[in-house]
Amino acid sequence: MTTSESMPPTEHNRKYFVIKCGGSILAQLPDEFYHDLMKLKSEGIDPVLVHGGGPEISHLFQKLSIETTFVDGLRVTTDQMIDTVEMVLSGKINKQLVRKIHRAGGKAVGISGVDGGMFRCKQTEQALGRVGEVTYVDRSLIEQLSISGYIPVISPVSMDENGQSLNINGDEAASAVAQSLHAEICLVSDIPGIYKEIDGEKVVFESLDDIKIGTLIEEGTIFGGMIPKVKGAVAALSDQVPSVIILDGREQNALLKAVAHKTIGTRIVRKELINVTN
Ligand SMILES: Nc1ncnc2c1ncn2[C@@H]1O[C@H](COP(=O)(O)OP(=O)(O)O)[C@@H](O)[C@H]1O
Ligand SMILES: CC(=O)N[C@@H](CCC(=O)OP(=O)(O)O)C(=O)O
Repeated sequence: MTTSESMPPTEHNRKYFVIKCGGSILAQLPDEFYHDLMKLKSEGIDPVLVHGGGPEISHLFQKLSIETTFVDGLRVTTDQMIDTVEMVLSGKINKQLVRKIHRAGGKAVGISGVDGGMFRCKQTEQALGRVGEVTYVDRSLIEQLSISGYIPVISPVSMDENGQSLNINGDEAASAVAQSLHAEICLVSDIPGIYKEIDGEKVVFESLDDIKIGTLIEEGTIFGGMIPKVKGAVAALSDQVPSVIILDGREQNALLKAVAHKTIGTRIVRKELINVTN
C-alpha cells in the first residue's frame, strides 16, 4: 500500500491507515511499534492513531472506590464519572502517546473528538448514562494535521449537540474515523487475534466474516471488550474499508505486516469478499 511517487499526496489522494491502540496494550508496546509508525509515514501512508485506556480508567475508579460496570463491553458512565474518564483519556493517555511518538523521532498532535468539533455524537441509551456513539466525523482536522506532517492522536471522548461530554468506546471511534477516511483499520490489543478455545488450546481465526462473528457472539466465544471491537469492525466494512485487522501490538513489525496484508492476527472481511478470495 503506497502512494504514487509522481503524485505528491494531497487531501484528495492520501492513503490513511487507522490504528486503534487498546488500553490493554498501551504500556507494553515496544519502541519498534512507534518506529514502524514513522516508517509508514515516510512511505506515504498516513497513520491516524485512536486510543482507548479502559484499564487505566478502571484502575483510577478503583482507587477512588467508585464501582464500574460494563454492559456488552461499554462502561456505564454516570455524570459523576465522565470528567474522570476525560482526564484519563484526553489528558494522561493522549499525551503519553504523543510523547512516545516524539521520542521515536516523529511529530504528533493529541486531540479528542471534541477538538474542531471533529465527532458529532448522540447518547447511546439512557441506561448507559454519558455514553455516546459517533454519528459523523469531520475529517478536515485529521487531513490538515496529516498534510502538515503530524500524526493525529485521537482520544475518543466527545460531546453531544448540547456540548455535554460523552464517553465513546475507542474501537467504535476508530471505526467511525476509518469510515470517514476510507481507510483500513488495525485494532491493536493484547491478544494474537480472535480465538476459540478448542481442547483447552486457543486457536486464532486467520479471517472471519460478519456472519460468523454474529454466531461467535451468540455462542459466547466473543465476549466483553471484544464485542465493541468486532461490532465497530463490521460497521466499518464497506467498499472503502475492505478489511479490519485485530492483532497483538507486541508482535514484530505488526503494523508493517498488517499494511502489507501479510498473515498476522485476525482479518475481518465481508462475507462475499471471503468467498472471492478463498
Ligand atoms: N474470542 C475472543 N478472542 C480474543 N479475545 C477475546 C475474545 N472474546 C473476548 N476477548 C477479550 O477481549 C479482550 C480485548 O478487549 P479489551 O480488553 O477491550 O482490549 P483493548 O483494551 O485492547 O481494547 C481480550 O483481552 C480478551 O479477554
Ligand atoms: C463507553 C466506553 O466503554 N468507553 C471506554 C473508553 C476507553 C476505551 O475504549 O478503552 P479500551 O480501548 O482500552 O477498551 C471506557 O470507558 O473504558
